[in-house]
Amino acid sequence: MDSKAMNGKPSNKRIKVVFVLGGPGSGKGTQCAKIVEHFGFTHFSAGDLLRAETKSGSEYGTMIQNLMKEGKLVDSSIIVRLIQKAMLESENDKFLIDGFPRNEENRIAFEKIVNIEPEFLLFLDCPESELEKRLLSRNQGREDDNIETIKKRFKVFMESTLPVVSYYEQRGKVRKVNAAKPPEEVFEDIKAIFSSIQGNDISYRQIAIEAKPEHSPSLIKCCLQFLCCLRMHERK
Ligand SMILES: Nc1ncnc2c1ncn2[C@@H]1O[C@H](COP(=O)(O)OP(=O)(O)OP(=O)(O)O)[C@@H](O)[C@H]1O
Ligand SMILES: Nc1ccn([C@@H]2O[C@H](COP(=O)(O)O)[C@@H](O)[C@H]2O)c(=O)n1
Ligand SMILES: [Mg+2]
Repeated sequence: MDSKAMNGKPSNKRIKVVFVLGGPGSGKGTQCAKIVEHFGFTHFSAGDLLRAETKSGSEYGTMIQNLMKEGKLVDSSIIVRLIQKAMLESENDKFLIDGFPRNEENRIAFEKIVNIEPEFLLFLDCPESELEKRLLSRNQGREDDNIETIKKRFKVFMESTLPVVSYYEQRGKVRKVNAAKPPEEVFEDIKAIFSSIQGNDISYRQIAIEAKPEHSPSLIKCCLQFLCCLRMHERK
């Protein structure tokens, strides 16, 4: 995918975006950390960006905090600007955007402001009873991890987020995994999805990660030389 730009200006960076959605507590943050480690993506959690904004002394801080306490969604222009800023400040060209788009307004604002079509949407599917159990035992001091707010977050997820999943489903862009399994098993399924899109996009970092002591130095050298040729060919 040749992205035109993130900020309206032409760019020759090939930017890849994967949206990561699932119910509250489905393991988005947990799985994103594993994807970063194995596939070299940069991870932005929309919720974490908003939490950081409330602590930054921003003019919107109190308003964001109040909405989050209620499990409500923040205005799209705010969250999209935060995501765009984070992407522009990154050196990477592959991004996991976790907890976004949460509603149609988020989706349309991203399309208008950032103007990048996602590669696909990774959907972590998990029953509500399991989500509730996980959130109530998360113990990370989140103000919204209480039963009253959890119920409101589930409602927002069903009413506002699932329609976005359907939108991408109709376009063949949803990769759904069963997230009601132990984290390592969930990641096995995710690995298969990301490996299949990796194609020519294998990175130097990936070779370094995959290299094992039993691999001969000449095999690793050969892989790196192949990758150099591939990159030169891509630049032509
Ligand atoms: N597959 C899993 N099985 C059991 N527990 C899990 C699994 N994945 C994550 N957890 C645990 O569930 C809790 C929620 O996980 P995580 O924070 O990754 O979810 P999330 O989707 O990012 O949640 P939120 O939408 O609230 O940000 C954490 O305590 C995490 O350790
Ligand atoms: N696109 C988004 C994402 C999140 N929020 C708010 O943040 C809360 C926490 O989000 P997590 O992904 O960390 O669970 C969420 O309940 C919303 O209040 C948002 O407004 N827009
Ligand atoms: Mg999270």
